[in-house]
Amino acid sequence: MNEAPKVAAIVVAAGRGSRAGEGAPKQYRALAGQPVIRRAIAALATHPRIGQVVAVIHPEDAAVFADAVQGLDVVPVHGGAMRQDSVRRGLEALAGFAPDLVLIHDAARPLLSHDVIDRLLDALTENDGAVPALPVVDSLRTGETHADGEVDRSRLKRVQTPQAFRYTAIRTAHAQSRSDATDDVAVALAAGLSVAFVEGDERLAKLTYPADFARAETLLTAGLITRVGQGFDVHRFGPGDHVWLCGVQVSHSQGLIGHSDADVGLHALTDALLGAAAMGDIGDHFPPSDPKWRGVPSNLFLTHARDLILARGGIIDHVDVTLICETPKVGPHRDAMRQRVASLLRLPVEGVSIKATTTEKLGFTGRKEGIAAQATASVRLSTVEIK
Ligand SMILES: Nc1ccn([C@@H]2O[C@H](COP(=O)(O)OP(=O)(O)OP(=O)(O)O)[C@@H](O)[C@H]2O)c(=O)n1
Ligand SMILES: C[C@](O)(CO)[C@H](O)COP(=O)(O)O
Repeated sequence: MNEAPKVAAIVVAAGRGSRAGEGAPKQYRALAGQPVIRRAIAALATHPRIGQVVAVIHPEDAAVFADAVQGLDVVPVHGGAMRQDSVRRGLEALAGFAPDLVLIHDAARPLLSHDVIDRLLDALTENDGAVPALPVVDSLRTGETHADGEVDRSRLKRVQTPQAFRYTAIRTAHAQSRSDATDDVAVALAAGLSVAFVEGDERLAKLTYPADFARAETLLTAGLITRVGQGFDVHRFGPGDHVWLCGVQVSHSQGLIGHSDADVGLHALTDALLGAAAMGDIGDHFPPSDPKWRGVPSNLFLTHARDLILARGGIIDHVDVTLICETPKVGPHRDAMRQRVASLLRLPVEGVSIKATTTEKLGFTGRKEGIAAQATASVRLSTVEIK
């Protein structure tokens, strides 16, 4: 039996997005709660046939890139002045991996389905290259006035990315090509390679102008429904000189006893997220009987719940935590807690509320025997995912 080909992907992301209006380069803007580039890379990095992903970035974007792709398996390299310079650098960066096949994709096309990737890779068994394309549906005319010529649209196609090729063939073609080719098919055809069309996808439309973002956001959020989850947790005070609350270390005359770092706020919040997604509770995912969770920071639990939701195409909109204790005082640490939780959930800080209350010296929290926390999370989730 033949071995499966080694497949790599390049995501070109070194452009400045000058047509997309003010703000950060378009590939780093949020689209339905996640950076555009994260969606483009995740589609490739999670595909079972793809073994290596390289992102070609602008040198000034190193920090924002690292933040956007946290947890994804992707190697950054620096791009060039024109798109084709960036592609060439991506191809060179893959020399060590030596793939048989490579997909070259625009970071500005975030809604990439695994079905399109499969169609492209399948077409490479018979061709040097394969590209997704769609028919032109509007009438086309040349020139400025109605008297100018009509264009026969039946022969025209809108060509998208990813564009897939046999690696050695496209690398050689790029090494010999002009930098102003608008895409990699042009480079391949100029080198005499055979390129097949496969069915494209309207959702793959490139984000080029400001209005394209609203259209893509609508596509991503259509059919999502809001769900609210709630969580509750308690930890008892014990010996120690600090407690962890909502990801922040707070000096205190006692510690909290727990299997992990006993961050009661993050535990309640993790349960709220799992509850919104109806995915069990924190004990199901991190059994207290398992020694590997002993002493671990609770941000692991929270980011696990976050990733389960994001992997289902979900959006975390807002979270709200109430810490219930007489001491320590939460107020002086509230801003740091909001910042920390926002960063863990990749939310704007306005999407995170942290509150505190006492129980008027009543009950176990009133007697300073421990701290309780309750939390809610509101999340948009789909029953139909992009597959
Ligand atoms: N020197 C360049 C130019 C573009 N690209 C990437 O190529 C893709 C398609 O290009 P385009 O939509 O034209 O992006 P920009 O060049 O960023 O946009 P603009 O032309 O509006 O500035 C984008 O993902 C872009 O980041 C690149 O990697 N290197
Ligand atoms: C590569 C491309 O996305 C294929 O459709 C397109 O050619 C990029 O063109 P742009 O002018 O660089 O946006």
